[in-house]
Amino acid sequence: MTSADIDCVDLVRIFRSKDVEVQALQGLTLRVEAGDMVAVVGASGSGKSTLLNVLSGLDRPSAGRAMVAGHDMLAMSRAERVTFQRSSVGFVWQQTSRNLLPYLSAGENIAAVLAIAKGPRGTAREKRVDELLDLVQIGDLRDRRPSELSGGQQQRVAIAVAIANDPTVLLADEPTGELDEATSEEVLGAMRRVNEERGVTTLIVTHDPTVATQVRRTVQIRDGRTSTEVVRSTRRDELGDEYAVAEEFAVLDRVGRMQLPAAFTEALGLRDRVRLTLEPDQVSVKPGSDAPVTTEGQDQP
Ligand SMILES: Nc1ncnc2c1ncn2[C@@H]1O[C@H](COP(=O)(O)OP(=O)(O)OP(=O)(O)O)[C@@H](O)[C@H]1O
Repeated sequence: MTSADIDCVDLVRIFRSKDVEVQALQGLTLRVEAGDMVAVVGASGSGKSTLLNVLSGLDRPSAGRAMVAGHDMLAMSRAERVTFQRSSVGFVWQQTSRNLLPYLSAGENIAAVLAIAKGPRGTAREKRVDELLDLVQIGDLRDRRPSELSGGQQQRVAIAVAIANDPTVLLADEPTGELDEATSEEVLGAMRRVNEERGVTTLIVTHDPTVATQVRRTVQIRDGRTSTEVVRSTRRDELGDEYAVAEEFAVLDRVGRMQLPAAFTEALGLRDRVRLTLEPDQVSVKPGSDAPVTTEGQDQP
């Protein structure tokens, strides 16, 4: 097994207010290998933002294990958190305005990050700014301020800013949320290039179905847990021609829990309890008895 840059095991995040308790993450397990690019998708309220906040060090989980770029997100001190956010992880947010300083040009935004991190100076810094802008294919827009750039161009500058310090991990929250389909593809293309050419481990949280089809691995979150995964690969047929394959898997966690897709439970009317049978090469799941489920001691009608 290769080393993982993101490794979450049984991750729990509970939000408590005076009389309500919300379990935003309910034992989530997720492993992203070094250099991989993964999309995390899920319905509103499934826990995507909570996960991203934990992975970026903005929020602390209630229990479980979360390692990002070798840092333990539960045990991290305040000082380590600052170093982690400055050098191990880069962010791209949905709101283009949150990613860039409006009064600086594209090039100056990148240079500012290098200056804060005490990175290269003088001509070496200028060269690095050019390299980063070329990598996201907007080398000609170096002197433009964010207000003089389209949404997609701003997001590409944001990617360059996010990776300026050579982070191990790049986290993106709906990076294409405010963009049309064609522009989204350009931004994703820039993220893929960064992932392939720099080997930055990339995790994108998104609602956008086009993102899901453009990465090798898509992980679905349901009710605060990873429920299914789609893995895309290319294979060759007997004539040697390549074809794309997308396989969907259910995620089985360390203690053997998995979620059945809603379409399956609905199709067979599965609820409350089911019959599991171990067959030689598979496990079957069948509806339980038709009799209503009662608990000992409960009043019978
Ligand atoms: N600070 C908080 N206090 C209380 N509950 C919270 C807090 N943050 C999130 N939640 C709850 O946790 C659950 C997961 O929320 P989260 O924002 O992670 O979902 P999401 O998948 O990112 O949704 P969306 O796609 O709408 O942004 C929701 O029920 C939400 O109401």
